[in-house]
Amino acid sequence: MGIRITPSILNSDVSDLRGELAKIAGADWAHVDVMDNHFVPNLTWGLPVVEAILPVSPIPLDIHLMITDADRWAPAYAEAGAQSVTFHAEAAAAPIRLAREIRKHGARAGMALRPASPVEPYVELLGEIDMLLIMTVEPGFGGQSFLDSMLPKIRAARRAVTDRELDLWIQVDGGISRSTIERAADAGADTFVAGSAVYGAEDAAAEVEALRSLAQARHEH
Ligand SMILES: O=C(CO)[C@H](O)[C@H](O)COP(=O)(O)O
Ligand SMILES: [Fe+2]
Repeated sequence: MGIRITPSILNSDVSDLRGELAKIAGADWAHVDVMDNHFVPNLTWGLPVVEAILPVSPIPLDIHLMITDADRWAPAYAEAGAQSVTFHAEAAAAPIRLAREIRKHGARAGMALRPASPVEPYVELLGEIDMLLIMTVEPGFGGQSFLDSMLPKIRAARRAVTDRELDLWIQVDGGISRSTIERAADAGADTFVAGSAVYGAEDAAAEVEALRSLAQARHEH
């Protein structure tokens, strides 16, 4: 099973996004958290900023939409050229139609679950998406502690994917660091967002590689 490290630029130096993206050129995707102050109590950036950084990013963009009107906005991010667009299941009126529309624009479709949302109601639509994002903190802010209570949900998602022989990536987001990534990998995650761990490190590039080695070692176990 492949491993992907997708650092979040949420807590990077936003006055120099080009420079901050250059630091993570060795990662797989740059994770971009879009917040609307409705779905979550925080406001970040939207389509114009994503369009501005797409041509200067050395790696593809992974958009995490924490917005209420996902059906209306998600396809535009795919059309703009993001490689992956993830909407929240709780915010999508028609998740299957939305996933198909994202894929139609050539992007991978992701669906995210808040900590309070179980995976079971969604197992039948897993075949329609390319990635399931399991939030391991309450969405809204970087720098929070990893919720160990999400480990059973990651395991349940991995079982559902294995049982159905799906080609679906399982991403975890929130509180991923050297001290938590192995637990998430053991539970079945294969794609790891890390914000403060990467941008708070002395050497962001080295931190990406350290996280990658730890996760890879668990999957080879
Ligand atoms: O979606 C998010 C918050 O809602 C962020 O991607 C996440 O919190 C990353 O930051 P950190 O690794 O510091 O937890
Ligand atoms: Fe995120």
